[in-house]
Amino acid sequence: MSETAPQGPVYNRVALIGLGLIASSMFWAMKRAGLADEVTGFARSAETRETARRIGLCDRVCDSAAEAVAGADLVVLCVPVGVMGAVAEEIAPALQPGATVSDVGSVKRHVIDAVTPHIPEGVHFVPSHPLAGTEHSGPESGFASLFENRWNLLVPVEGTDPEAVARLRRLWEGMGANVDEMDADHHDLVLAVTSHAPHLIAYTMVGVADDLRRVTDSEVIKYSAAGFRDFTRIAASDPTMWRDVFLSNKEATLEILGRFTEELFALQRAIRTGDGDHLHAYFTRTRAIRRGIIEAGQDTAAPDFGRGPKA
Ligand SMILES: NC(=O)C1=CN([C@@H]2O[C@H](COP(=O)(O)OP(=O)(O)OC[C@H]3O[C@@H](n4cnc5c(N)ncnc54)[C@H](O)[C@@H]3O)[C@@H](O)[C@H]2O)C=CC1
Ligand SMILES: O=C(O)C(=O)Cc1ccc(O)cc1
Repeated sequence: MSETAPQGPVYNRVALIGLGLIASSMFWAMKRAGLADEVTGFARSAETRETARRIGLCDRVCDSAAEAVAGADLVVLCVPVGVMGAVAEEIAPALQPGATVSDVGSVKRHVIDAVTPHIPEGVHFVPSHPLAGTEHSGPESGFASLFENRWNLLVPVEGTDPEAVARLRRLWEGMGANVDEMDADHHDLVLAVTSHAPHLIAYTMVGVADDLRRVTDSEVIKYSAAGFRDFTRIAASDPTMWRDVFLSNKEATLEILGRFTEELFALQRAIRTGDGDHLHAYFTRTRAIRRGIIEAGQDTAAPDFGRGPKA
């Protein structure tokens, strides 16, 4: 937990819209640290709401988004990025003046463009993105320690009330996250390199292995080394969430994939022509990058994937 973790509630009532991995982790983390007096929740499907009630996820699970946000001083949109705009439109009439709306979407420019037009006068919008997650989804996948010692990027647009930003920062720090601020377009490019393109590459690699069914049925599973296992973990991530990420961060992802393909072709050529110097120089450079990350103490390896509220 961060040393600057506040004592006592940061918000009176927090509403979580969309009750999956991130919302449930936020709920357990906020409750554990006493950061909100009451947390309400809403999810689109009756089945998810039922599960949430059964496991005690949220102090009150509501049957409409409007009911969940009524009286909330913080509303967090925890739905796939493709539906953020529609959800913002749905809740807008029920938002109380002075409230803050935030989101946890993996893409920022698209979410800002889709949500901002629906934010009423007197309501603050502070977009955010916790750089923490797992390949699991749904209300039962969350755990209180997910955000500990992980980054959360706040992406406020110019002119946003600094107090609204500072308050949201206190909430995330209270959940154990390290908080930074970033411009939306820069965020989307950085995430295209560090998260979106790598996910697509993992999806592709697992797809290729699956195409070789002869191998998949037996040897791939039996003999898979750590690298391929990591790919299969990432490729098990939620299809709806990732479809939306790629469709809404199109430009940056295509830019990075273009560069990736060029480098891949160069390596492919080096293998075909037997250019060992090229391969060796390339791998030496990438090894130095990894060592630099470790020396800088920035190796945020996968968190402990313990499940449930006590994790
Ligand atoms: N999974 C991860 O590792 C991370 C995800 N994110 C972002 O967080 C957001 C949520 O992701 P997860 O919690 O992983 O997803 P999830 O799939 O676990 O949960 C999403 C929830 O939203 C609900 N939902 C979908 N459409 C809805 C609608 N129109 N109205 C109300 N509820 C709706 C679903 O029923 C589900 O309860 C996404 O925008 C994602 O990009 C951010 C960081 C990490
Ligand atoms: O599970 C993993 O390895 C992740 O990369 C989790 C993740 C997924 C999406 C995000 O926007 C942030 C973090």
